[in-house]
Amino acid sequence: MIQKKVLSSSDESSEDEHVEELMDKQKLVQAKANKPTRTSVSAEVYGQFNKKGQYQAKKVNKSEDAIKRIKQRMTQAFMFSALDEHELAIVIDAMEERKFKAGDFVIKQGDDGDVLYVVDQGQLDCFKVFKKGEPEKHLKVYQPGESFGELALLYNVPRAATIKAKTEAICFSLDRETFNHIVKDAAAKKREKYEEFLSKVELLKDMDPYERLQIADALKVQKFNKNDYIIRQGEQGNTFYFIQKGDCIATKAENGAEKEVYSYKVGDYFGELALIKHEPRAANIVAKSEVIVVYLDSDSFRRLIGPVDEILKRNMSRYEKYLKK
Ligand SMILES: Nc1ncnc2c1ncn2[C@@H]1O[C@@H]2COP(=O)(O)O[C@H]2[C@H]1O
Repeated sequence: MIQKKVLSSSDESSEDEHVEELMDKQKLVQAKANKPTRTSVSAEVYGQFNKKGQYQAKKVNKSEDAIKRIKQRMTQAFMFSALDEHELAIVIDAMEERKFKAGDFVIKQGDDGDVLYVVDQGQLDCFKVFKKGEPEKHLKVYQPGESFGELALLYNVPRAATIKAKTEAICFSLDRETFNHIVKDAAAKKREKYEEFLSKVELLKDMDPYERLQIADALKVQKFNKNDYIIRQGEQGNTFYFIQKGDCIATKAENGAEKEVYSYKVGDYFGELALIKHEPRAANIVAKSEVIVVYLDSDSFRRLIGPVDEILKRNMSRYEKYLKK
């Protein structure tokens, strides 16, 4: 059985390939929290660490200052966006402050993982070996307010990348037990719910599937009725939208009347201009049917949309003839 091989193999290459296999996009989509599929092999292996039994809330002693900093970071880390106040309080109690020196390994690819981290201070590098024998690739630098180490906890798989402190760093760690009881279900459901939708959004189709999952963590949802204004021309803009259901049009005020200038369907996006150009909303966006949008606030937009920034800017030309008016 494959899972036996994972546990007992001393052959590093098969283990690396296994990690690789688990991180395959298909597997990520299939990996359902608490519901191991036939293909998420290691869910059975690691499941024993992950059972939901009685939960004894954990309180890690820390200074008032540390609690204040955790609270602030929790509002920035997307992973916790679905939690209510009571759940947040439990997570804050359980968090532990961890200090690292530049060069310290926080996570090593292939290891078992038992905690998730939220960066408070400093920077950490993320590296990943994609194929056995190939050199590791530098993927990103983690900054304060970002979290990492969630995959091992969400999908019961070995660590999928290596995280090394680039500077002196302080992180807050959250144990697997608290994560399982308070964070996991909501976070896994949200990723599962939006992964497929986001993979079909034209703008994001070439984005790394892992980065798309971060967008899923950060999304918020809103419903509109036919003829509702989702955006009003001239207002300040702080949100970027994708249409999950329904149709919308863009209209612009012209000689006292409103003229339709653009139309949008499921999977399309709008609201990017105000965020990119730091200008008031350039048009109205009106729902033409019942509409469901998912949206990112400006901070999430800036942190997550970077990889498609060039496409967004290129696509801005679609509005050119209207913007000149
Ligand atoms: N492209 C990527 N693939 C996998 N993990 C990544 C990637 N980029 C960042 N990471 C983070 O690196 C972490 C390593 O530990 P985990 O696998 O638990 O969770 C992983 C993610 O939080």
